[in-house]
Amino acid sequence: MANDNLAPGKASVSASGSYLNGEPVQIIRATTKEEEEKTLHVFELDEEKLARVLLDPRIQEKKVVVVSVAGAFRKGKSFLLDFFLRYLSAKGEPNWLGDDDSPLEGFTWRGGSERETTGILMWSEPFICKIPSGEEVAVLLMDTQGAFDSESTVRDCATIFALSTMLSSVQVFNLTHNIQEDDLQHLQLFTEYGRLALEDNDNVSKPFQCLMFLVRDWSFPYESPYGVAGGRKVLEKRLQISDKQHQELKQIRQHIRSCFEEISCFLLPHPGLNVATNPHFEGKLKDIEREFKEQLKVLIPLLLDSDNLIVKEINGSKVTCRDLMEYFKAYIKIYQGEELPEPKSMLQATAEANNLAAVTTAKSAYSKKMETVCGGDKPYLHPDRLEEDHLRCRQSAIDVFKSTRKMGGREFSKQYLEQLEAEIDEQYENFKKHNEGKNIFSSARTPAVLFTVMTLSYVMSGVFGLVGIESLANLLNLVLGLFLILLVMWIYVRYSGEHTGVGQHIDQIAEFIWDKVCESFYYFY
Ligand SMILES: Nc1nc2c(ncn2[C@@H]2O[C@H](COP(=O)(O)OP(=O)(O)OP(=O)(O)O)[C@@H](O)[C@H]2O)c(=O)[nH]1
Ligand SMILES: [Mg+2]
Repeated sequence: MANDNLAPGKASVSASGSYLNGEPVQIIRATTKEEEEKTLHVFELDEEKLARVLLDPRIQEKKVVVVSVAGAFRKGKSFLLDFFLRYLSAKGEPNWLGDDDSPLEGFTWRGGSERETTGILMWSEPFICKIPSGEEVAVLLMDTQGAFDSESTVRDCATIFALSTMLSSVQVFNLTHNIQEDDLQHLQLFTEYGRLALEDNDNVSKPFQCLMFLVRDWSFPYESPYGVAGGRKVLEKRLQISDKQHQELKQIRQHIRSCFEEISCFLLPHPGLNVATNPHFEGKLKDIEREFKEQLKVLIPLLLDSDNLIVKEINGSKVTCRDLMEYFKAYIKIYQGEELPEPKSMLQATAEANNLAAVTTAKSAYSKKMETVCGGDKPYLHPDRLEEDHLRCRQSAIDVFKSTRKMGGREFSKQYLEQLEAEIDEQYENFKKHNEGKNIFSSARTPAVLFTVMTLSYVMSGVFGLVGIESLANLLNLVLGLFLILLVMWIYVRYSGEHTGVGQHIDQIAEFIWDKVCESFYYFY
């Protein structure tokens, strides 16, 4: 471990001999929750700690500049931020980098292969700087949990990257060796996750401010020199869009360009083997390569010199520290909620897409086959025969699904097979109803029942009239009239297609009578 953590509220002696005020404060904590035998990762905002920084009376009304460093774990993010702290603490002193023998302090950094920083940290002491307009602004530094460690899910990495991008005015995307295609793919995924959370997602204005690709350990200065000029050359090549390019590559580049108002790149040399491999390295300047220190002297003023500071803007308006507090609260809530879709690993997303496509193909094979058996132009089929055909088509659709090549393995595709079976059974229910509708007798059942009741009422009323039981004869005449009205109404509904609810009620009455008659026949015979 290179540096001791600063005790809360204490100040340590900085490299330049001045005091490094403040300490790193964890404003977003990574926690785990057990829910229904599942372990959920949740990020929580420590409102109290954040309020202590942002609602400090010295800065709460001041516009804010937020510089964040994000990227893969164990790549020197916290280490670099400690040099940012030295620069800001020196307040314009030319020898800000400090003396050769002082250990590097501030955000906790260390050697080794296991992750160090978790959640999001902010330096407790804001730095007040005067920008060229004469206005004083508060500069805040943010250190983030490294992505792609073995304890974080894709969602965790995306959440940290998205949150820090949404809440910073300059996001430093910390990479090693080069800008690779997988770096761009991750950037696309993470920024899309951020864009999704922003309410004002009109896709016209760019949602984020400045992005700097910071390439550490750049080993090809003979191709592109260290610094911003070399960075520009590399960036132009990597983000180039051409007509001949594959659509997938084009889309990634278009997406990244559409997300940030400004994109730059800086190439940093390797800091030397002491920094990278010596377990006793404490961050002393004398152990760091000269070239690296020279480039730090270029990089850091480029980001933090008062002439180059970029004030945080959200939806086109400049944000004060007090406003930023509200944005923190609002954004963390979105990522804690359920409304955002879950970002997935590439394999999982591809496997899901493969399986869903296979479900669609198999389902359409089933309905095509069933159409040839009982489609719109086919006659009524006996229900037993229909079921036989359904089982045959169902099996062949399942065979289609099983024989389609899919990523993710058999166990993964099991749930999609179940989904397919459920959807086929649902379609079968529709085919059954459709087939039933073709049964002439069933569609003629209502008028037949109504007509039969009317005929019986007519005959019986005549009989009762003849034998002199006038009251019963009149009652049956009433029934006759009532059913005549029902029949006329039913015909009107069928003909006009209006008042279908009334039609359904009449069908139900007829069905009820029919069932009762059938039941009594069954009972007697
Ligand atoms: N190769 C190389 N190593 C570096 C560089 N800068 C710092 N390191 C070393 O990288 C190791 C990790 O540094 P940290 O600053 O803790 O890295 P981090 O990215 O914050 O790591 P997490 O907090 O785990 O995400 C330390 O041993 C540093 O000495 C660099 O530019 N190149
Ligand atoms: Mg760190």
